[in-house]
Amino acid sequence: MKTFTTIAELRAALAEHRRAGKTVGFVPTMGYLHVGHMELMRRAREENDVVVASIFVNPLQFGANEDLSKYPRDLARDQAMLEAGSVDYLFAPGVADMYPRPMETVVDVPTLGSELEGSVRPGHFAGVATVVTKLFNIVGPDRAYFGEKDFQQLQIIRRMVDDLAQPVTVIGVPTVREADGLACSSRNVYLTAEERRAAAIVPKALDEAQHLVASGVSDVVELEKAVTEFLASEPLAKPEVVAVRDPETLETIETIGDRPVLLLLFVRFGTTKLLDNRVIAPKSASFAKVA
Ligand SMILES: Nc1ncnc2c1ncn2[C@@H]1O[C@H](COP(=O)(O)OP(=O)(O)OP(=O)(O)O)[C@@H](O)[C@H]1O
Ligand SMILES: CC(C)(CO)[C@@H](O)C(=O)[O-]
Ligand code: BAL
Repeated sequence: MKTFTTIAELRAALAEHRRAGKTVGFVPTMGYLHVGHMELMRRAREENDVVVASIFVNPLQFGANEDLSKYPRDLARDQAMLEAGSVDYLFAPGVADMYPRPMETVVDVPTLGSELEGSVRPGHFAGVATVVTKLFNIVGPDRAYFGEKDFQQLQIIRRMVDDLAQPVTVIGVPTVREADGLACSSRNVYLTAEERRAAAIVPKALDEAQHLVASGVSDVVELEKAVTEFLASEPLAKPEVVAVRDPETLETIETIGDRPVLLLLFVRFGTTKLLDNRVIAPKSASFAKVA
């Protein structure tokens, strides 16, 4: 695997492949890789001739009081993992490579981006849409891979690509989980041992919601309240967003009918915020509750 830090070097390397008619798969990340990221790499490897990963902790998507400076970083470890995952190129620019001067241009998807996680992280999704557009322009991928764990991000990127006719196919990859069901996330390392044990309540709350829907709960306010109470049964869990929405538009809904619904959770443990979600198909009667 070759690592490049400048846009020009990466473009030069990829131009040769493009001339030879090779397809390029791209996996953007903020690094501190885990098995969830490696599943995205595996899919990209399976479906493309050339695989490019990026590691860039993007300042544009962090609020003033967020964890930009303490975001976990370990480039050598990440490089070894990517090498083992047969990734061809790593693009790991510094902030000055990506933003040699303050960005004047912003890509915003304001309605989808102000909902849910956007309501507690104002400006976050404009920072994501802007950097992803710039990364797409640098890499020129045929396919780009994003995790369903960041469901709102995935839908915003899908909408952005569609609205702007960006020439890339966006592929969503199912969430990879730890043994107790907690979604793998770089930020899990912030959790204390006690918080880490408590965090297992998050996937259990998704199971609980699915169980409630299967047993006939169709009122969204009732379901959101029940899930919030379920989460609050764990004293260390502070639910910030518990929302049932339309999976595509993220619009609010009142009643669960025949169509699948998205349940999105944003739960704080101490200073660490964890995201999770599930698309619940109301008619899936065969669901067995996980103890
Ligand atoms: N558990 C997971 N399963 C599948 N994809 C994942 C998982 N965790 C992250 N991803 C995806 O990897 C890509 C890069 O994400 P990122 O580097 O922010 O990792 P992260 O673990 O989500 O970090 P953070 O803890 O900061 O949210 C995103 O598309 C994200 O959705
Ligand atoms: C897509 C992304 C790499 C943009 O910085 C980031 O938001 C992430 O890691 O999910
Ligand atoms: N995983 C999404 C990137 C972020 O939280 O900033």
